[in-house]
Amino acid sequence: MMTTTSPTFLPLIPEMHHMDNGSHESGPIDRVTLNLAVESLSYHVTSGNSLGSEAQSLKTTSIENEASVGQSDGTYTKQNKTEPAPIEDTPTDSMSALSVKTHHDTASSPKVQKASQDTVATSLPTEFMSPATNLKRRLVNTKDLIVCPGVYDGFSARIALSVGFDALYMTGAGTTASRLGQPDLGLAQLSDMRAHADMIANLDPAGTPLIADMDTGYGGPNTITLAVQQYIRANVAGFHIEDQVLTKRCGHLSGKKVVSADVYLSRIRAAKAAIDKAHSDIVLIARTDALQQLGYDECVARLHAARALGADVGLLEGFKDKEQAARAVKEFAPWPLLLNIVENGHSPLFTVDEAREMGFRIIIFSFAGLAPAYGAIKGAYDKLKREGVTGIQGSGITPKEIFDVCGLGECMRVDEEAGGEDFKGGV
Ligand SMILES: C[C@](O)(C(=O)O)[C@H](CC(=O)O)C(=O)O
Repeated sequence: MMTTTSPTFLPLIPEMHHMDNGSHESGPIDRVTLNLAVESLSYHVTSGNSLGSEAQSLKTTSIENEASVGQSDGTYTKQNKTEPAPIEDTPTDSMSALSVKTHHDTASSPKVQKASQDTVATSLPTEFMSPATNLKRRLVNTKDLIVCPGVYDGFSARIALSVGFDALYMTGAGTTASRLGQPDLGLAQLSDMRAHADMIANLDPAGTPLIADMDTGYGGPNTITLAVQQYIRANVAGFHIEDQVLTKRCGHLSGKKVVSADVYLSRIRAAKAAIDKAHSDIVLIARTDALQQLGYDECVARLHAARALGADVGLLEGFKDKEQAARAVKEFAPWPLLLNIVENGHSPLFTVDEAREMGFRIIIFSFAGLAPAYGAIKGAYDKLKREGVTGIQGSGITPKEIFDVCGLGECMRVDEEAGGEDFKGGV
């Protein structure tokens, strides 16, 4: 199980994002502290100061990580030998000025002010990191298998968070179903996916990383650039982008069509450039759906080229059998591969233990939320239709239990700590 350290006081810049317009943004930690930290950092940047040590160390990590997956012009060949990227010589600076500035900025909140004083008086926190950095470091520094249940809305995400997982996976199929009531046919647009990811990733903004589907990237290189910028700002920790045509379909349906390798690699190149420009640790997962149409060797060639362009992880969608999956892991090792489990889809089932043994590094269970929800909801509606009752009573599930999962306790605490009286009598 991944352990994450939540900040106990005002903090740091987890990731520094230099956006196209020259402004500077950080991945959300919590919205309030984040904005304060950003303001503070912006002050130092615009006043000619350099980045703080935390931001600097994260940036260096990002560069090291990139170097570990290789850099090149992404020439489309099967064997791409790559050189590590040079580490940029970025000036460093102490974070103390940042902390002091932050302290001044937050004087209106007694609780935060106290925390800020602690920050100034004691050493700076070193353990806090954004979910993106957290995920990336786990990929680079460990050999763990990162287990992610598919979540398709805020409620399923809350349930998964309450159970406790390494990371969550926001399924595009589930997002399309829950947000639009539509099948997984490329109907969800960037705005749908971004809004959904933003809400889910910020239910636990400094904790469990969210990997989100980015489908085809929703257009050409410029749209992909926007998509990546928006996912970074939404606090998404990783995303996968694929080579299906824009009118895509679920990877476990027949009749898939993929774009040419050149177009696919332009998607990866655009995504990687946007990440680099933002100095983000967001994890780039290159997915190929070419197996059905073009065969295994083409998938391997495409993923090698994506890797050479700087993709952090590969995803070969729709393995025919376990032997093929094992072969792919060997082909790319130590480059991490993600395994997508879709029960009753086109691929065999793997348990978490099997996937770990085979050497996969991330496993997503795309339908782990959506399919059981479908079964349970349909059961209750059918019963209501047939018998005039839902059957929920027998389950003992109360409204409060559901609201508790959705953070009722935290809402009550916030109110109380702010001096509010709304919940003095309980709920
Ligand atoms: C992983 C996936 O992209 C998803 O949206 O969850 C889908 C799952 C599915 O529709 O079966 C995919 O595999 O294409």
